[in-house]
Amino acid sequence: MSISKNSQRPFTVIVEGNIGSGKTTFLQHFNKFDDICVLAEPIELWRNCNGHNLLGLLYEDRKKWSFTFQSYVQLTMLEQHTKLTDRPIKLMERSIYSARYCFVEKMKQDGLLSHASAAVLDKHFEWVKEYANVGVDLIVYLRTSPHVVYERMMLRNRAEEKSVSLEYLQALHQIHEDWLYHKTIFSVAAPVLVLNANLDKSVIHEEYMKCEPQILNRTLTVHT
Ligand SMILES: Nc1ncnc2c1ncn2[C@@H]1O[C@H](COP(=O)(O)OP(=O)(O)OP(=O)(O)O)[C@@H](O)[C@H]1O
Ligand SMILES: Nc1nc(=O)c2ncn([C@H]3C[C@H](O)[C@@H](CO)O3)c2[nH]1
Repeated sequence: MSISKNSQRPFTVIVEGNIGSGKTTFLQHFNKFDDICVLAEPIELWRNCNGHNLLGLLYEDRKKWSFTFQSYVQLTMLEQHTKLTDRPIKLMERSIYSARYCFVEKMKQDGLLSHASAAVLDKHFEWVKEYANVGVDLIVYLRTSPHVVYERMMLRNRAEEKSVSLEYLQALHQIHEDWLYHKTIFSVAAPVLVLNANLDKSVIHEEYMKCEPQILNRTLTVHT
């Protein structure tokens, strides 16, 4: 399987958003379309890397496990970006870009990565961006408020996330906003479609349907 940049790739859409913003729910909405290869975040790989729950280790001791966890996230996301499909459209939950621009950025802000570790992650990310087939055609940003996603995360009650604080979600929200809404940090790999993902489950599918033309017709016109 070739991961090189010049090999063909499907129309690639990444869905980005804070923890609990509804990305999995968004993917489920699009699962019914035969033209779309839907790739959920490889969280089960992070929970079991040769028997090690790296996600659990990370939230238990961020200082100790940030580099290890991010190294594996970068590999698993590279796998997802380059995974072959005969379907014309690929819809991915998160990406190698949010791993670097949101999560690694937050770790650097919090001093959880040594400069040496951050430098190694950056070298790896820059190589992948330059030489691997990780192009993106459309970004869907599920825009939420930190209080809303905090509520949902607590309700969803994922074992590893018990220690995740509202402050962490607020900081992660701001980084997503600066990257995808204000576009004041980092490059944006493709046009961004912003959805109001605060809407409740009972009406959110109407909001998701707004993306169907852009995704199904593989058009890039983004009406802001
Ligand atoms: N629009 C919504 N209104 C109310 N609850 C929602 C909505 N969307 C998702 N939820 C609930 O919030 C929780 C998180 O949703 P989901 O798993 O889709 O988010 P996510 O972005 O994939 O989360 P993570 O990044 O942690 O994987 C789930 O329990 C889900 O049922
Ligand atoms: N540190 C860190 N880096 C990442 O690249 C990353 N991507 C996702 N996550 C965390 C968020 C949710 O708890 C859980 C599911 O999204 O995994 C990450 N955490």
